[in-house]
Amino acid sequence: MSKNNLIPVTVLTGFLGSGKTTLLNYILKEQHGKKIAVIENEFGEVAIDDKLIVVDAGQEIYETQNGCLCCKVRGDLVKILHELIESKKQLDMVLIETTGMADPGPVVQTFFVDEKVQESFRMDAIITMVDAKHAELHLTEDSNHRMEAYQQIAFADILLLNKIDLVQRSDRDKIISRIKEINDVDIIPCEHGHVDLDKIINIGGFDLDRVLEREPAFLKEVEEGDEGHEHKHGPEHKRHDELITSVGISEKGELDFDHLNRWIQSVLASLGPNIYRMKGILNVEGENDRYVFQGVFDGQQDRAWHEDEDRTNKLVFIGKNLKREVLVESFKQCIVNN
Ligand SMILES: Nc1nc2c(ncn2[C@@H]2O[C@H](COP(=O)(O)OP(=O)(O)OP(=O)(O)O)[C@@H](O)[C@H]2O)c(=O)[nH]1
Repeated sequence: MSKNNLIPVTVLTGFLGSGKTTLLNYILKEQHGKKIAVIENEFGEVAIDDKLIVVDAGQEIYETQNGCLCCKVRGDLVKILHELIESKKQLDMVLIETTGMADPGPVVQTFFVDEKVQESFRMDAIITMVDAKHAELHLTEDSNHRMEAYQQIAFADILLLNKIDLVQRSDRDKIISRIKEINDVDIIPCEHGHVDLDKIINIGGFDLDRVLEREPAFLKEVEEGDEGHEHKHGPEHKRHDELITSVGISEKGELDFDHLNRWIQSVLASLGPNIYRMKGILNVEGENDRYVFQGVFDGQQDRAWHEDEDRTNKLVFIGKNLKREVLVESFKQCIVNN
């Protein structure tokens, strides 16, 4: 296949909650009619994002297994890509959404080390989403996520500065110059990921030489054995595996809304800054619509449940020192007649 016939791959990366899924949905809607394979990787134990993505005919979602894409899941990614090749689906593009915690490096490596993958796909660009409101915080000295935030910015071929509705113009300019210090890349300010898609899709923005200039061992790391990621990652990565965990809850039953509200308040009060992200899809008593919450408890009614849809409540918490049993047991108390 000539290079022009290869299927372009766009990698979406960015910090937890920065707006990757929002952008993904926007792309899928705007690219209506195009055949797109979306590959989702979630750090959380219970997959939520796939249920928040709205696909059109010809658009499909694939999921890598639970876990951090940069460790054990790379094999999964190759498997999905091989399946796509074998299915001969004539895809227009592949979109990979990486979990908010991941360093995008290993995802990109996959496209340069597997021969079969290289014959069918080409890395088009890495889009990094940065949350204008929280970026400064992620990049500060004592942030637990500084390393990942740096990596994601450094890898970007194009950077979207999202959520600009939440910051003043002066703060926006400040964060733009901060990002430019890390990577002098094109920065597109936006709200809810609404950008001119011609500027981010099929742009041929990926430049392996640039990556190799920054990280000469970039491709070598993969070749040197896969038997344990600690060989390949520095102490920062190890720390991320050890401390940050995810607790997933999946429970049937209708929820008492007031009880649920009190529960979430008490979770926030007791765990507060240790929670990096929480999201869920809930079945509230007496409601025909799904209830979706993201981040702090700013829940909102979503679309109606489909007739044949399983109304299981699904929640995911990602954070430090989370106590699984306490979270699960206290959540169960919100279920009516439990
Ligand atoms: N105010 C504001 N909110 C936004 C914007 N973009 C996204 N959001 C909201 O931010 C929350 C997180 O957005 P997501 O798209 O789920 O973020 P994500 O990066 O996919 O999150 P993870 O997959 O958990 O890392 C959602 O409640 C969105 O509706 C924006 O430009 N402005």
